[in-house]
Amino acid sequence: MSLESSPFRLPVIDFSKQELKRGSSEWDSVKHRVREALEEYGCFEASLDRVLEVRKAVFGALEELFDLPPQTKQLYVSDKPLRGYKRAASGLCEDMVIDAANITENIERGLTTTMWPQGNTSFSKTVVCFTELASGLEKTIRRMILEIFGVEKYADEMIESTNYILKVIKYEGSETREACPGAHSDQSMITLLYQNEVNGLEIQNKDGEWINVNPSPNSFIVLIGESLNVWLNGGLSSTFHRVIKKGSNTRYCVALFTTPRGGYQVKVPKELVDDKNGLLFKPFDYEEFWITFCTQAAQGICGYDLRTYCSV
Ligand SMILES: O=C(O)CCC(=O)C(=O)O
Ligand SMILES: [Fe+2]
Repeated sequence: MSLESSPFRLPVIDFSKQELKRGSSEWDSVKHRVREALEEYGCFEASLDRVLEVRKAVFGALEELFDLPPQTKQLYVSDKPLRGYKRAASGLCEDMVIDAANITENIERGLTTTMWPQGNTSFSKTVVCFTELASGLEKTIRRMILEIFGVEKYADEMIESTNYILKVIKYEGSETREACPGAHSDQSMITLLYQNEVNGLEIQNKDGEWINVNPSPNSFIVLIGESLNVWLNGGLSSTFHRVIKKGSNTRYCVALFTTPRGGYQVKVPKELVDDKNGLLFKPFDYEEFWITFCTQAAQGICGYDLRTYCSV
């Protein structure tokens, strides 16, 4: 069931305070709200006023990128499956995925100079600025979640072994109602979504109802991915979501997926396993999983995910 024009608003948690220092009372109160939001909805809106400074430039850069001729966009390829340029068969959405997007050189060398051989410094600068803001916010949120589960001693190691994957997406305006992407959970640790003023994202609540998401211009939508669910031994369900775009306006969205870096063995912390809560998942390497995941997807096998891959 879809709630067509639900007045529903996800909990909005403010991360704008400069003095949000670990251990401060401010930190603890924000963490408390994160805990409540995750228990109740499995996701929330994180507001960060600084993102307003780059908002116009970000969506201007996306427009400039997707306005390039199709043959130019197709030049953007990646050595990793599903991480180059992709256009849905319906033509209604297209995206580009940048691996290790926290490293300026990767954006410059991988994407910018392929799209604009003559260079486009302002495009690279905008993307880097955005990734820095979003990844900083994601680290704060991840630390808080680890604290909530009493396993914060692993935070530094986990954050150091993170791959920051940036996906820029354009949804064409259309009068047809089509789910693109269809209902799914992300395989990431955490996903942060930042969109223009055109809505379309829906999340599924505990009762199985689809809720329209209507974020403020200074808000990121925070979704839990399967990698975090597995790492927490099933402690946090991943957020089931889909995009249903309707209407003639173009929707742009930037997604930052944090995933474990390839070559790093992700293991459930021993603190989260006891007689009552047996070990649910075997250690895994995310990039090895990703290859299997893409192979299954290419064969049209639905529902295959990280939990299936590493279930004991
Ligand atoms: O565009 C959005 O809001 C969400 C996109 C999404 O769910 C994805 O790319 O995994
Ligand atoms: Fe997603």
